Amino acid sequence: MTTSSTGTGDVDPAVREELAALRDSIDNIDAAVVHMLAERFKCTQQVGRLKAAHRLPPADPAREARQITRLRTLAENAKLDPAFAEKFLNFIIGEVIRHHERIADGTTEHPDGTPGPTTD
Ligand SMILES: C=C(O[C@@H]1C=C(C(=O)O)C=C[C@H]1O)C(=O)O
Repeated sequence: MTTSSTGTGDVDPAVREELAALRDSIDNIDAAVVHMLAERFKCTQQVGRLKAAHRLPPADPAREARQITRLRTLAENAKLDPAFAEKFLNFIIGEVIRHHERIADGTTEHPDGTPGPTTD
């Protein structure tokens, strides 16, 4: 059998330790990302309810354009690919708009994706 790229059984213990330490940090960062996204979605759900109550459209392309410009600059300064940052933001915004459309038409999903109005 060739050396597997998925296991670390036959790797130098020092390398294995370094890999484990890096993966601990990756796990912490992923947890932070999940918590930050959860907070962001809490805010955007409130925005969705506010928009629906005042008959405002789910999407605001002018606001999105400003956010993309801002995020691309932040990404460049942080040495993150701005095209990736833009794609990531658009992915999130797409999901938010979908939520807003569902809030507006009264078919809000539960957080687990099952259909039906939520009580919160
Ligand atoms: C959250 C809003 O609704 C939409 C979602 C956005 C977002 O996720 O940042 C931005 C603009 C809107 O298209 C908003 O209008 O602020």
